[in-house]
Amino acid sequence: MKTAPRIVVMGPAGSGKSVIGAELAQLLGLPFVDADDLHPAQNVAKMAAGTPLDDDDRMPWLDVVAAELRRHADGAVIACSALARRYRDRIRAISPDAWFVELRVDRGELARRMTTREHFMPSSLLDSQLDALEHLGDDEAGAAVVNDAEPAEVVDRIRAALSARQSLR
Ligand SMILES: Nc1ncnc2c1ncn2[C@@H]1O[C@H](COP(=O)(O)OP(=O)(O)OP(=O)(O)O)[C@@H](O)[C@H]1O
Ligand SMILES: O=C(O)[C@H](O)[C@@H](O)[C@H](O)[C@H](O)CO
Repeated sequence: MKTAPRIVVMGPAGSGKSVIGAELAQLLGLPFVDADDLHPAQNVAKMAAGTPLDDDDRMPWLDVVAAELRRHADGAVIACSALARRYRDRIRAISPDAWFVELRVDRGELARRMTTREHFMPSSLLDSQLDALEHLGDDEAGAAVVNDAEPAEVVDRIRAALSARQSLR
């Protein structure tokens, strides 16, 4: 890496942002932050009660996420849903060099992963997560990676995309 990478590992609930993000951060020797820990309590309560977040809930939280990313002058990895392009724009408005990794997992596997873990997010919210999802565009800095292998292999795919980033985007 020529410059400190500010990496946002994005995707719907259950796509592996926490697991893959933490392993990527460890490999790159960067701090890891889970944006779930930055949600205000009312956002967590809303999701736990089975109601999807809306823009009014997400935008102020995204500002906090982006400020946290920007604060890390030597780079960081943040796991953050950033489902829609306008959410990623909101992050880029504060942290313009954010580089996004979209974790792609098919719906069936997402449902399986969400039902076999302990988490505040009910699997009933999966469809709303997928409705909100806008895939990373070709014009957005970052890469889409399928999270369908062992975490170490997936992290390796991300590292390869990161190394190639200057020639790609
Ligand atoms: N490559 C993988 N292979 C097998 N299981 C995985 C893989 N990646 C993630 N998982 C599992 O899927 C579940 C969801 O992963 P994780 O909690 O990291 O997702 P997440 O995107 O952070 O979810 P949320 O945003 O809801 O917190 C966990 O039980 C995790 O262990
Ligand atoms: O934008 C959102 O709806 C939220 O950030 C959710 O995606 C979660 O916080 C997370 O995925 C919980 O499981």
